[in-house]
Amino acid sequence: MRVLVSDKIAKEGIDILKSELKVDVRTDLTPDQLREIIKDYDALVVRSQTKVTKDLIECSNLKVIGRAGVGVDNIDVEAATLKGILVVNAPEGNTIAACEHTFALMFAVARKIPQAVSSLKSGRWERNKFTGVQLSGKTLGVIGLGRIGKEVAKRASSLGMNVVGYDPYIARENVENLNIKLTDLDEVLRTSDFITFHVPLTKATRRMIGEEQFKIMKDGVYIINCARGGIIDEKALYDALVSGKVAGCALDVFEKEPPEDNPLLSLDNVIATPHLGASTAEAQIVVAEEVAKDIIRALKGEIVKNPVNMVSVRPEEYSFILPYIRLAEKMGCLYTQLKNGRIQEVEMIYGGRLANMDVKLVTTAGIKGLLSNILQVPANLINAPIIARDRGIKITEKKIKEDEDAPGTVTMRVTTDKEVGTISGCVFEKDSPRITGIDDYKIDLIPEGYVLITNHKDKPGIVGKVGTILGKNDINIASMQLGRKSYRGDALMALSVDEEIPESVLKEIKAIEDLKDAVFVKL
Ligand SMILES: NC(=O)C1=CN([C@@H]2O[C@H](COP(=O)(O)OP(=O)(O)OC[C@H]3O[C@@H](n4cnc5c(N)ncnc54)[C@H](O)[C@@H]3O)[C@@H](O)[C@H]2O)C=CC1
Ligand SMILES: O=C(O)C(=O)COP(=O)(O)O
Repeated sequence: MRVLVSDKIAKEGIDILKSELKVDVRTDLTPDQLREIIKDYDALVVRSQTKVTKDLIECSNLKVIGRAGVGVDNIDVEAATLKGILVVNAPEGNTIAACEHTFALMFAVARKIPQAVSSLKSGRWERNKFTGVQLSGKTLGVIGLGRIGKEVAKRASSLGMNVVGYDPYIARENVENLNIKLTDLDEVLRTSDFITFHVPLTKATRRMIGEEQFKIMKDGVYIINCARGGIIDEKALYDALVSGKVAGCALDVFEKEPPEDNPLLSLDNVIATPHLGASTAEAQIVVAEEVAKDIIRALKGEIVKNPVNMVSVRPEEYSFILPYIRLAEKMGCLYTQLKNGRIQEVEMIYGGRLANMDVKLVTTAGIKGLLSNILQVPANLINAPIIARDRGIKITEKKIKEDEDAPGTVTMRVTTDKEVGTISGCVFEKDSPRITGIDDYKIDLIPEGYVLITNHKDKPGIVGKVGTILGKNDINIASMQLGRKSYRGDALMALSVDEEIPESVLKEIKAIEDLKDAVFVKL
């Protein structure tokens, strides 16, 4: 397995990658050079500089893209997802670094530190020119109250600032003990003396601050942007700085980086740093280590810690859920080999302990299994939900909250244009998944290897005839499971066999009198 590191990351991360993979560090590549070599790599690690475009993704054979940091706006995550490429990031390691940089910029813009330094160094002593404003007693507007926004709000309160915040996606309880007034965007803009941004760059946040929003703000407001260029319309910001509406502005990020000839940089009331929010020694070590570990997990087929485009499991539930992920995949895989019809709806029903857990990854594994035998390029845990959606398959989850101390149970209920079928399963002991039911038949099948499944009349002789045909053809039976609806009624047999059953042998079995159907499946 080969990994390309195309932006500079800490040595500690490189060392972790090198312990398991072949690593090339090439931070000097042009987009064309990167495109040229990318097909040779299984994994790519970037920061914010490398643009991982749709075009680059499509001509790659990547299995995982790692972002040593938070923002993934430089990665076409949708294109990666469609191609089944996992994207991981390292969202926690640079929170404090970005938060502290926000304050470094806030103090610096309030006290005109960079301008004063440069004046002093050029031989001047201009004490009157650089009178600033104090932060204490001022209102700070925090737009985006995620990891960084919350840390900023906490520290602002201790500086004696009043904090107002806007984040429509967090619950009030989330910031209850932080001394923040959570309100709407207009109120934050109207009441703040300083406004700081901590939202990701998305369709909704791109240019969320433009001419109209500046009009609402207080005269003489200060703006700090340590999140992403593009959140604030740079032309509108320029005008507001020139008119004096905005007294000062501190930018760490730009719409285009590096910012060639950006007029904002010509203004005296703008201070700026070259995207340094995450650039502390401490943060860089943590993000590099985190991303390196997830790259290795991903390439080993293990569950990663920080997936961007795949549902995750709660760390404390990981070891319990893992065998169910394998089970659900086998259930889906069994279903499509056993049944026909155009799949319209899949309902995953969870019972026992699973009913209290986050089981989205188990559901996704079931869908992956269902799609595994019907597509040219097999689905994986990343693209299975999208492929299902594009094929018009409705997916639902139901949790039956009875007997919550019992081991988990999973039932996959599939509606096709022909019938409704169910497969049920359970993990008896740790790591021992079983199929416990097919439609109304109760069985106990280890979902591994080759299995012959027959539907026949419950009467003496049929099982023997199947065994004779298999024996005659030197096919060894490993185990046998029988389930029936009623005495002498319909029955189902699942025979695990050690060898593949050829079509000719299957034909012979199907010809047995009172045997309705026989299907050979590979699990
Ligand atoms: N300058 C730098 O070097 C760094 C910049 N960043 C940037 O900071 C951003 C925030 O990072 P974290 O706090 O770790 O992310 P986060 O995901 O923990 O927080 C983002 C918050 O923004 C909120 N949000 C999303 N859309 C919104 C909208 N339309 N209006 C209002 N709120 C919205 C979310 O609900 C969430 O609470 C990152 O996305 C990244 O772009 C992060 C680290 C370093
Ligand atoms: O983590 C983030 O979102 C950042 O913006 C940090 O970017 P960087 O890794 O310093 O290029």
